[in-house]
Amino acid sequence: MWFRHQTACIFRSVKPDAVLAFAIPAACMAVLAEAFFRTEYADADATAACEFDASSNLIKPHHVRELETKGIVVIENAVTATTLRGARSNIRDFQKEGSIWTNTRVGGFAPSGNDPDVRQDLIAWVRSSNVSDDEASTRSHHVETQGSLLIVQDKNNRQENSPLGKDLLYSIQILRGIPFALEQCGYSASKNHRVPRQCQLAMYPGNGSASYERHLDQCDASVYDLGILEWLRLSDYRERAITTILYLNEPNRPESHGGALRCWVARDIDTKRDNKNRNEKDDFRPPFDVKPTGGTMVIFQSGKVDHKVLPSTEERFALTNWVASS
Ligand SMILES: O=C(O)CCC(=O)C(=O)O
Ligand SMILES: [Fe+2]
Repeated sequence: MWFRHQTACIFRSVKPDAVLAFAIPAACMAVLAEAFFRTEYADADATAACEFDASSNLIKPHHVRELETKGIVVIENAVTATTLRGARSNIRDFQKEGSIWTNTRVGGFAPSGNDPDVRQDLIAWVRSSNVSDDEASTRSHHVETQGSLLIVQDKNNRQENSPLGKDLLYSIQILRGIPFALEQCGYSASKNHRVPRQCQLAMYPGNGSASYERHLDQCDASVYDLGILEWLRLSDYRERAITTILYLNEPNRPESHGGALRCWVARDIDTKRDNKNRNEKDDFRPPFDVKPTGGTMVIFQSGKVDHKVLPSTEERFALTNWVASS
């Protein structure tokens, strides 16, 4: 009785403006803390943990020097036609699969969450699992005989265990093995690399209009330009150092199908300056196009190469991994 009376007195004596004076800063701190701690790199791996023989065999010292001095290197036939066919078939299975996102996704893919004026491709996140194969087999209704279970994750972090198949897994592994292979050949343009487990699988539906506007993969805007909240939210983008892309299309994809990656490389590639404040006309070399031929791998310095994806008249698949550096 006494206790109830005391409690009622305390509540009566608390002024609403005092509550607000406490609650508003607390809510702001919570929002900023969420922005600060949210990261795709939380479970990124050290490069050595991603060592993969096919990646190490693919990367030669001249590729690394080209990446350092020109900012970009294009390697054709990084994977075989059989692997590409298999990977596309794995994607089809994944699209057919009844899934928790069926309502929100088009055939297993969803809009990226970026501004739809900037890009109109559809994406899925594919991740190497940290679930063991044994554990996976008890959870999943179909498990590949080779290759571990992958977790597909949408932008709201809803996760779904979905065995995507060995050729898609191989494609992810070869991409994630690249940073270690670069380091083995003495790559020096960035250091302290970390390799995210998740890769972006992007699909352009082939409607002749979906494209991705010119952009830089590394965010170089200052806290003054963005505001503290956005700046904190974009911490992952600031850490991006190397972009690795593998095209999963047919190896003989005709040029007329479009979907080229148009690249503008900064003239001052060898300096520490990032693309911010670069003058579009004078500070970039004339653009060149990379055809999204199946098996072609593109590696570039995320802070030095502006790029855009041209419209594609046929379906176009690209698997991308952004390597972080600190
Ligand atoms: O698909 C491509 O060729 C490039 C994709 C891209 O630029 C991105 O996702 O940031
Ligand atoms: Fe990009």
